[in-house]
Amino acid sequence: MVNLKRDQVVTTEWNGKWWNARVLEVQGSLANMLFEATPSRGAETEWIYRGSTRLKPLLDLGDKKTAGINTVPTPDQLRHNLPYVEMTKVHSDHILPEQQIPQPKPTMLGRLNDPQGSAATSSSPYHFSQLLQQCAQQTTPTPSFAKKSSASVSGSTSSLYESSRSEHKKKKKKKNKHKDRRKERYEEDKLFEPETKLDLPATKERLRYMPHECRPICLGPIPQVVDHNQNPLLWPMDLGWVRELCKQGGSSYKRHVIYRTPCGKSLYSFDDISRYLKETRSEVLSVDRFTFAPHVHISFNQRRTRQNSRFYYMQLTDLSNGVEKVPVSCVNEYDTDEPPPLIYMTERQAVLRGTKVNTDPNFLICCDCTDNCSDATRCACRQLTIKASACNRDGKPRLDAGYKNRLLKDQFQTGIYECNDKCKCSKQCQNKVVQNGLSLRLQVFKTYDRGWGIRCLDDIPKGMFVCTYAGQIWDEEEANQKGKEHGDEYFAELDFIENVEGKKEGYESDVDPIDKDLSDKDSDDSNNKTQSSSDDDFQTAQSELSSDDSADIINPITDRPRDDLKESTNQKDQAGGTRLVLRRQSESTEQSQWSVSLASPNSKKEMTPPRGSLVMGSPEVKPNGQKAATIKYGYDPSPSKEILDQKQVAAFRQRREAEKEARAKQAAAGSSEAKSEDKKTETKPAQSSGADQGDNDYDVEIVAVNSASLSAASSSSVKTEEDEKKLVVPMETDVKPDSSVSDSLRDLGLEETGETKEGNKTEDFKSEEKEKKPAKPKVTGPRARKSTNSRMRQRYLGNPGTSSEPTIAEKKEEEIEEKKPSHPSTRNLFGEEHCYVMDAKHMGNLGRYLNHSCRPNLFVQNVFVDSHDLRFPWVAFFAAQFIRAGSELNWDYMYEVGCVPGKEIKCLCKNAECRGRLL
Ligand SMILES: C[S@@+](CC[C@H](N)C(=O)[O-])C[C@H]1O[C@@H](n2cnc3c(N)ncnc32)[C@H](O)[C@@H]1O
Repeated sequence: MVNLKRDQVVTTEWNGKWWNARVLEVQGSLANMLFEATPSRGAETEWIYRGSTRLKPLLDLGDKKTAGINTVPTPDQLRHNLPYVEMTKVHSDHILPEQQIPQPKPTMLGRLNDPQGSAATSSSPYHFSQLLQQCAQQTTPTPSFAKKSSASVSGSTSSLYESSRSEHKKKKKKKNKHKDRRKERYEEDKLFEPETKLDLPATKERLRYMPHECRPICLGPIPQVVDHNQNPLLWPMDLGWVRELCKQGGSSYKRHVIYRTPCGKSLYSFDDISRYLKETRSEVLSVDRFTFAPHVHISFNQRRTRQNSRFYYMQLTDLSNGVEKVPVSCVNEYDTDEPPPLIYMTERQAVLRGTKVNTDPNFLICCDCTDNCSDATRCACRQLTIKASACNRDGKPRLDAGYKNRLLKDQFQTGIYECNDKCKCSKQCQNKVVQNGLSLRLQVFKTYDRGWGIRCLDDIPKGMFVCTYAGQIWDEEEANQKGKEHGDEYFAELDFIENVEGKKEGYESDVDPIDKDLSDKDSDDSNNKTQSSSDDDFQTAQSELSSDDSADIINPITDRPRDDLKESTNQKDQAGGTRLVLRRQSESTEQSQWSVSLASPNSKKEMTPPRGSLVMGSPEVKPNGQKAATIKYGYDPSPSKEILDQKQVAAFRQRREAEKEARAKQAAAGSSEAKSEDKKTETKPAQSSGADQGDNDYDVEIVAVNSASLSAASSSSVKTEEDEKKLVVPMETDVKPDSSVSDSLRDLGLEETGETKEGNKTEDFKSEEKEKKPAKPKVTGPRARKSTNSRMRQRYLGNPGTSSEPTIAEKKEEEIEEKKPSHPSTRNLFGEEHCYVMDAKHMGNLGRYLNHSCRPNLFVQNVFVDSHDLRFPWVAFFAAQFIRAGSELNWDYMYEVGCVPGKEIKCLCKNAECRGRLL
């Protein structure tokens, strides 16, 4: 490059003629040149690349170079502040043989700019493309001087650029450092070496950019077809682009990447790229086919080393049998074994036994963006991601939530909502990533000690989508059964809901105040509802997630903005919270009654929650001495245990125990019918677990609320005030039309207190209810599960306990118990207690081969693609860091160490930070 300083005068080509131009400013590799005014035109300025042959010193260097003259500045040049050519380290990642490179001769300038001459005087795209072709025909190469690779191995050209000895030393030192680091890498990590080590000096001359408006024709004559068998980051190169790695001279050692478009334009950022792709309406390329990370090598050669001249006993070209767009090769260098048979599928199996994943696009929120969803503030789908991100500890939405240039730099536990088929955006949409499927070249390989694993064949930039984890979805019962049949090592839990709730748990947040009228309206809605479907449930939960500020959210059912929620949002700021209050009316344990009402803490006016809001509970002691269990709305984690007086809790428990005993006696003495009922209950651990849990936890914990039960509550034996009749909570969940006060209170975790009963009448009703309820699946025992969301949920707790110390399993139990949310889960709204499990044992994709590491290079991300049902996100993996080609890919299984009694798996991740045990 030409070393330029401000106010220097440099002979520069402009419009086909040489001018004395003044340097106005220098920024990085660019210089702003002022072409002084002439009688025929005014003064003009132009930013010029300092490595351009339009600068005379660089052009002159061509002759000097061939004559073997070095480029060290002469004392004269230094003394008189004259421009000189400095050494720059530039190489192209995509190197063409020199003969193929279109090289316009310097003399061509005159010709091209001859005013009387050819079409070249025009800068219209059409003529420009002709010009490109003309240039391409000039096969006599003119050496390039500005873009030599610093990694040049030999040749006279490279020596020309050795400007100082210290530079050389530095280079050597760095090389050694890299060498040492490489030695430390794993076996698999050494598979490939960047091709740049073998590169010849970059010689490709950048196409001269003639100012023009970019259009589709700028993509050039090359057919827009790409080879899926190669690194996707090489696609632009196949289509006539050039990626240049520029290194600034001096001690700064700063490298940056420039992309040259087929029409010669230089692009310096993702914004430039997306603008260009939009202008040229490129259908093949998207922003994720580019990387500006200078350390990412996009072309690799297999190293001719012993390490790399591996012999494979078994080699398959495509494990997916053509199901994936990119073939997934598979190799075994230890024996002739092939991976066990697998029905390969790229998407999770959405058909379940009891229910069905709703993938009807009509139930998806969609956007009408025409800008490839680059503006997050206007894209309804990206807004979903942003709004969901508010379900965190501070309750504030993260405006940067979601993809940026199709990369995901960090995990968002609150999920990513991608655009879908109903959206107006195109294939190039920035919010469509996981649904595009596999694009990287990955290889399944046999590891030394952990069965099969996956490695990448190309460098992966940080944040890039890698692959998904697909499999069959089982409910709790099925999962336990399948686990027994064929093991649980390919189980991954769909625990999105639990993780989001767990994240928020224990942190107080604002509570939405809800308009009373609105709540009435909602209550009516909910009363009209007699049955809920899975679809309704997921819509409910969806709106719950965003009920905080859902002004822009379109109700997928009505297709109109959720004004009601908007209203509630506004009110939030004014009032500060609306609570559903369970209030015991009397201090006496014997006579105390619980009423259910809604109250705003500020106004003390009882209110109704918004339709579909999430219910969470926390007890509260009212100033008048009344005890109250409050149900808050939104992801509200009120720490109930702190609020409720311990004495009250103890008394409450005692009472409850007494009640239980009495009931047990009654049951023993009861009729045979009653006995059979009791037996039924015994065989339904899931059903009884609520009560059992209640024993462990505070009795006022709320499990679930449904409108019918609460309506009943307001009109039956529970002592209510007039305004409390409005307390219908419109949850679109399993509605039990015949439920009673006792039922509602049982749902609220209070069913056995007796305060709500009116003697045997309630008891009888309860046994009737038991009959009506379907048997819940029996939970058969612990198994190994991988969490698919939380980052560090599980830690190794040490060696199995000694005689005095609790065992790992016990500790774990305690820990889990402690962590238990003090309110019901959104999952309860679906009438379910357990998360679904994805099993990739017999059906699935390559995600099943990802091994565990305590310091993983991938992170897992829940993404909503074909359904916004919170229970069924897609499980996707993204690069948590820059990953060098050849590295094994892994994620943190986050197994609960010690959760499977008697089962212990030592972790073999070989990482310095290894926790020791996998399970
Ligand atoms: C989902 S599979 C991973 C693919 C597996 N290696 C295969 O051959 O199919 C999970 C199983 O791989 C093994 N595994 C994965 N990572 C491991 C690690 N870091 N240490 C020990 N075993 C590991 C364990 O046997 C685990 O149950």
